[in-house]
Amino acid sequence: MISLALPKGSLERRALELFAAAGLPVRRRSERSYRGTVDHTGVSHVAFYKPREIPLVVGDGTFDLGLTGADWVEETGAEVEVVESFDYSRNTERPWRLVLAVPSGHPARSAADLDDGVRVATEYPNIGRRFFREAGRRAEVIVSYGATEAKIPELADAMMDVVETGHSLRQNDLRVIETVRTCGAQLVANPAAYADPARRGVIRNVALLLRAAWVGPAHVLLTVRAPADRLAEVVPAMPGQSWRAGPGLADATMVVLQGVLPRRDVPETIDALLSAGAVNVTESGIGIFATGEAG
Ligand SMILES: Nc1ncnc2c1ncn2[C@@H]1O[C@H](COP(=O)(O)OP(=O)(O)OP(=O)(O)O)[C@@H](O)[C@H]1O
Ligand SMILES: O=P(O)(O)OC[C@H]1O[C@H](OP(=O)(O)OP(=O)(O)O)[C@H](O)[C@@H]1O
Repeated sequence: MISLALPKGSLERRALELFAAAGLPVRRRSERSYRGTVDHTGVSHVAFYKPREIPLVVGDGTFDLGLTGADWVEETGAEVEVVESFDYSRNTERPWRLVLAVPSGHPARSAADLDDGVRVATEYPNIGRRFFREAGRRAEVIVSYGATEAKIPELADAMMDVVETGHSLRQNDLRVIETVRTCGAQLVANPAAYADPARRGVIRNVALLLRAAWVGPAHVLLTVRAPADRLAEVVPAMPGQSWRAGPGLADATMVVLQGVLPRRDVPETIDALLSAGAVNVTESGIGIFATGEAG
């Protein structure tokens, strides 16, 4: 049996939707109840924690498995195994970004243009300090506990914060000068639990169900017919996860390729494939897309 920590707050609704879509509905007395169960014989109990705390309580073994944000996995430096990643945010089907932003009227175009000693407000002091060290700039990192945009101009000259739709930046007259990280939700496991065959089995099983629920609706399979003598142009336009399905049936000068890609990338990928010389492209839905260790 494994214990599970789920995110309260920004990532909560999407986490519950994902578990429900995977056939693992989370049951609890009410939205204010932070304890629950999930319909899986291998999961003993569920608790709701803030995403920033989840890597820590999974890393120290309080919980075997947790769902949190990639930003907090990095910021806490917790020792966890990342089992799966899901690129959705609070409101959208896309990853979110951790960005460095300055007031709209500020002349800086990148971190290199900021003065030494620039005051940067952030909820992510470790990522912030690392970023400026690697950028070769000296910055004073001011720890923020939320509403980070408000810290400018009194407490800070710039900020490093989460951006999803960009609405908060626009409402506070701020402008992005660097994307520091692109982040998604991550399913993380305690290393000892992941090394234990019984608990690893349950963790892999939960991960596979979640992945199927996530990949199915959000991804598609493209089947592409292209002349063999245009392959050099067509192959670079194929999605990252692609393979050669075989030669054409009626016409051996044709090659059939297949690839899996996010549904949102379909229009531009089809345009690129047809421009590169593909004869036709078929889109179809997929269920599970599991990748083994060799893949
Ligand atoms: N649009 C968004 N706004 C804020 N956080 C987001 C958004 N999309 C994804 N996230 C992620 O959700 C998680 C929020 O974690 P946190 O521990 O700060 O709890 P929270 O109470 O949900 O956050 P907050 O209330 O400060 O937005 C982080 O991993 C964050 O990067
Ligand atoms: O790009 P957007 O879609 O506007 O989303 C990003 C904003 O949402 C979050 O704030 P939240 O409302 O969680 O409050 P907080 O600033 O107190 O964390 C985050 O800190 C940004 O301010």
